Amino acid sequence: MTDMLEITDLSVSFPGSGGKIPAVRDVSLSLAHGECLAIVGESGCGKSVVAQSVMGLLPFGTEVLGRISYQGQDLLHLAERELESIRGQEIGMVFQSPERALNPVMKIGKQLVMPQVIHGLCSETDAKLRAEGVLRGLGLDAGRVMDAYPWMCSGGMCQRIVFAAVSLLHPNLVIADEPTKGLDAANVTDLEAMLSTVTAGNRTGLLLITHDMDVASRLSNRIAVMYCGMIVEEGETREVLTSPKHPYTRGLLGSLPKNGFVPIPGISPALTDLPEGCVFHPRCPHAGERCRTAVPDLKDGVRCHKC
Ligand SMILES: Nc1ncnc2c1ncn2[C@@H]1O[C@H](COP(=O)(O)OP(=O)(O)OP(=O)(O)O)[C@@H](O)[C@H]1O
Ligand code: NI
Repeated sequence: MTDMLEITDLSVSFPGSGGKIPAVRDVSLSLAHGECLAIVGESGCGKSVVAQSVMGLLPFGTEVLGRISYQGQDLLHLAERELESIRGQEIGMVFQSPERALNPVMKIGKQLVMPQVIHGLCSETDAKLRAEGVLRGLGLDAGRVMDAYPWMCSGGMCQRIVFAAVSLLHPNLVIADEPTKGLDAANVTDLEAMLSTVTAGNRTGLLLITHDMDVASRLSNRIAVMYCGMIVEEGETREVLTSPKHPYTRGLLGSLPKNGFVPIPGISPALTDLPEGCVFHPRCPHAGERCRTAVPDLKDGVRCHKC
């Protein structure tokens, strides 16, 4: 089966007062139907920019190089109108702060019914029945929720409603950017259960962006670890988490509370002042001469001269 989403050599730079800001460099990733790929890494490493590139939501003036192929179409070269019809229906999005994904002055019922009708999925009557069915399936009082405004609902409820809105359109691909951030433990469990239904049936792919390794480990089949805009390691989730190869991945896992809370020495460099050679070398305990001068290729899922 060919991959539904194939990102090849994606580089994204923002214009900055002191020169270009290279937020993403040479990222290649692919995702098949029924698969969940998690992108992990610390704040600012470029995870959301990868997601925004796929959705065509980067600000005007951003330099984007490479190719993003979705079902054989190059998303980077589609007209806005074509992109709009893919976004929402074929590619669904779940973000942190579900409240912001919902229109505060429109009843939830209308927000769940209208997109189905606009995308030509069914009649308004059927759309209402489908929406009520999905809400009930998520454990909500469908009648009350349909008639409510988003601000009348709790954060956990809103996250379910956003999830209902996404799943009602039967997307091929769901992109979830930090969907569990800010939720309490019970709501995280609920949301994980919802997200795990996305890939069931092998129809839909899930691109999960998170800095929570536990969420990534429970939901994803494959994991890509980013550092300073680059993928430093990529592979089967279990393999990467149980035998990490790249020194950064090992450091990241070692810094988790359950693994002893050992911080990686040093700090991430500014994107406008990246080191020569391997971007991790100033913090790497194994760095040698070559690491200081040559950027390693991503080989067998690891971008390191020493692995
Ligand atoms: N519109 C923009 N203009 C300039 N710089 C930007 C813009 N959007 C993102 N960046 C920069 O690009 C880098 C990557 O940002 P991104 O949001 O992808 O990080 P992230 O990995 O998602 O982090 P977090 O976990 O905090 O969400 C950051 O340094 C950020 O400041
Ligand atoms: Ni982000």
